[in-house]
Amino acid sequence: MSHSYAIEEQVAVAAVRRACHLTSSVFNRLVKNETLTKGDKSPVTVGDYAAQAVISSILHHAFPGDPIVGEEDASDLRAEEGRVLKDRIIELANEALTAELGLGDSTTWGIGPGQEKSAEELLDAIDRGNHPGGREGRMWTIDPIDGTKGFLRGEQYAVCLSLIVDAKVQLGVIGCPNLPVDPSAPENGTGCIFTAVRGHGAQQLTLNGSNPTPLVIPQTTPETLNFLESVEAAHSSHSFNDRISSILNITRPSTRMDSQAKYCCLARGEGGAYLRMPTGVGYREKIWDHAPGQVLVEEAGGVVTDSRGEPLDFGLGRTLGENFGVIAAGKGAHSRVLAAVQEALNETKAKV
Ligand SMILES: Nc1ncnc2c1ncn2[C@@H]1O[C@H](COP(=O)(O)OS(=O)(=O)O)[C@@H](OP(=O)(O)O)[C@H]1O
Ligand SMILES: [Mg+2]
Ligand SMILES: [Mg+2]
Ligand SMILES: [Mg+2]
Repeated sequence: MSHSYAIEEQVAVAAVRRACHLTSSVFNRLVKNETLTKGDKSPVTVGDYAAQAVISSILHHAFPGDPIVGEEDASDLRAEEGRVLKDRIIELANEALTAELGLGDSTTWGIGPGQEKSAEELLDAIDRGNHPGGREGRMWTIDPIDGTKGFLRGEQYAVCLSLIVDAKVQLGVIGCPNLPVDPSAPENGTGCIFTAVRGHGAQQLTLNGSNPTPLVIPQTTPETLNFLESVEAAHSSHSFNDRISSILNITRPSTRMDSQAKYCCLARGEGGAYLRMPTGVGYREKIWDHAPGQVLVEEAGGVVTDSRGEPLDFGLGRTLGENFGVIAAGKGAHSRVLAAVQEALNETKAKV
């Protein structure tokens, strides 16, 4: 790790590891009243809040001046009705911050087992994720549980962290506790961390931070390519993906998977293309849902654009602005998918 973000990468991997430890251990103990429905009708669990508290606390210790754009905020927990939930979140966050995780633990940078924190300190840590984003300076993005619906189903979800500098993603770290380490031998166990630093490649580690394996997206043909797509039809258009599959003579059915685990699978050669077209409800994509995935796929040799072929703009604030969808794929596949997407969009326009 001899690049200029070596310390950031070490801290980010350690923070994601601690958060993954928390989310996988809370899953089996989750009870009914530990999930809330947010204003936009999406779920949030004690795991999401506690994982954001853990990551934000570790970042604050190592880089106190860095702003954070985090998905969750603590306002529902500060209200009297949120007290039971809050107590549980504080307990979980402190468990994760003080746990002995072995390999990779270190007393430097505050990433090793630390001291317990007060409720106020942890709520403040969650709320430090309120930065509005923007075009200038350093900022971190945290999605403490991406794919909360997948997490609740016991399927794929991801703990996602990125460092953006002057609107460019420089570092991405994604933890996937339920993803098989070796896709060709899923029975050999799950739990991976993916990490990428701009200009320095992408790699997969085990959940304990060992066995770094470089990632390079292989070439694909219509027979070996298929789409990775969201599970929820409301999050991206399944029918549009089917149309593109038929234009490109793709014969393998799409793989549905929650979270940025889709970007991780793409980066290690599973699938071949991630296509996420808007469903037309005016939803704006959030930067924390794409920033680490973008640098990971680009560093594995792939390309990430919107449906116009433009790069995603991480300098617009907490969202990516007007939603033109996302196309991520290896280099050759990306140009074929982009051409097919534009053909399909033109057909639709011609019909109106
Ligand atoms: N309407 C709409 N359109 C597009 N995207 C939306 C929408 N609503 C929510 N979200 C965001 O989708 C994130 C999960 O995306 P996924 O690809 O994992 O979806 S799915 O779980 O596979 O269905 C999910 O991330 P998490 O909240 O972290 O789970 C949301 O940020
Ligand atoms: Mg959410
Ligand atoms: Mg998300
Ligand atoms: Mg989330």
